[in-house]
Amino acid sequence: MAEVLVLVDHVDGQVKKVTLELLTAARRIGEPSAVVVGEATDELKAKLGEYGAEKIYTAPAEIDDYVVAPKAELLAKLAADKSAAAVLVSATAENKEVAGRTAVKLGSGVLTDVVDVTPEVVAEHSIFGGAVITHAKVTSGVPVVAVRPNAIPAEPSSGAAAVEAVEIEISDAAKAARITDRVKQEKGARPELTEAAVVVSGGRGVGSEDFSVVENLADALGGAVGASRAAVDAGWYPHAFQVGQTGKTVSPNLYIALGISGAIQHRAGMQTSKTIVAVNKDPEAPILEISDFAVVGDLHKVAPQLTEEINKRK
Ligand SMILES: Cc1cc2nc3c(=O)[nH]c(=O)nc-3n(C[C@H](O)[C@H](O)[C@H](O)COP(=O)(O)OP(=O)(O)OC[C@H]3O[C@@H](n4cnc5c(N)ncnc54)[C@H](O)[C@@H]3O)c2cc1C
Repeated sequence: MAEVLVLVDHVDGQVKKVTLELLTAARRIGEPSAVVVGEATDELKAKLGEYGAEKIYTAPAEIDDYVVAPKAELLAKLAADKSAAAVLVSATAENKEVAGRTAVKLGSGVLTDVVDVTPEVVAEHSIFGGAVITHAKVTSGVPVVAVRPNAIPAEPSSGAAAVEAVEIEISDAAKAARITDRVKQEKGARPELTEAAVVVSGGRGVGSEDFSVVENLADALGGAVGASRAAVDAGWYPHAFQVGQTGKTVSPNLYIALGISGAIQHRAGMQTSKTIVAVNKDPEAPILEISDFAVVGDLHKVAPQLTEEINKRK
C-alpha cells in the first residue's frame, strides 16, 4: 500500500489533536507515515503509533530554525523518494504555505481548508459558511492536502511506528528566513480552544465586555471560552477566541452557546460538535434548530445557576 505522509504538529513533544485527525484520514488513502521535525520522543512515538502511523520519519531539528521553506523541501523529497500517494498537513496559516510550496516542488496541486477526504483523495470543502459542499481533486502528481483542524474525527488504530531518520541537505535558498526568537504565548489555565472537549461561547446576548458569565461556566466545566463575531467585533473578547467561518473551527464533545443567534457563519465553526446546548431568550433563534438541548431564557439568570449547580456537584 502506498505511503501517505502526515506532517506532525507538536509542541514540546505533545502531539496536537489535528495530527491524530490527519493520521485517521491518511489511513483511508494508504499507509500513514508521520513526518516529525526534531526528535521522536517515546511519548510522541506512542501517540503516533496509537493512531496508526506505520512509519515515523524524523528530520533534523534545525529545519525548525527557519520559516516554512525547509519543511516544503523535506516533504517534497520524502514524497518523491517514497512515491507517496498524498501529503497531508493541518490547514494552519503556516502549514498552508508549506503545502503550497510542496505542491510547486512536486509539480502537483494543493487543496486547502479541506473538511473531509475520500480514499481516492477527493477533498471536500465547506463554503459559503457551510451552506455549500464542494468536491475537488488534484489531477496530476502527488496531491498535497491541508485539512482543517476538528473537521475529521480522530480514531485510534495501532501502527508499527517504526522510526527512520531522514538525511536531507536543506538548500541555502530555503534558509533565507531564519527564526531568531520565539515568544511563548501567555497561557491561562483554560484548554486551547480548538483542542478543548468543552467550549462555552458567548455572543451579543452577553451584552457587555464582562464575559465572566461565560468564563465562569467554562471554568466550572474545565472548558475553553469562545465568542461569536458580534461579541468580538464589539471588542468584548479577543479575535483569537472567535468561533466560525472567519474564526476557529471547534468540534468539542459539548458546545454551549450563550446568547448566540446561530448565524450560518457561526455554525460553520461549531456544527460538528457532539452535543450542542443553547441558552437564548428567543425561542425562534436559529441556533435552536441544531441544538440537542436548549433553555429559552435570560443567559444572565440561567448560566450562573448552571455554574453554581456544577460547582456544587464537583
Ligand atoms: C463573511 C462573514 C463572515 C462571518 N464570520 C463569522 C464568524 O466566524 N463567527 C461568527 O460568530 N459570526 C460570523 N459572521 C457574523 C454572523 O453573520 C453573525 O452576525 C454573528 O454570528 C452574530 O453573532 P451573535 O449570534 O452573537 O449576535 P446576534 O445575531 O445579534 O444574536 C444575539 C442572540 O442573543 C440572544 N440574546 C440577547 N440577549 C440575551 C439574553 N440576555 N439571554 C439569552 N439570549 C439573549 C438573542 O435572542 C440573539 O439570538 C460573519 C459574517 C460574514 C458576512
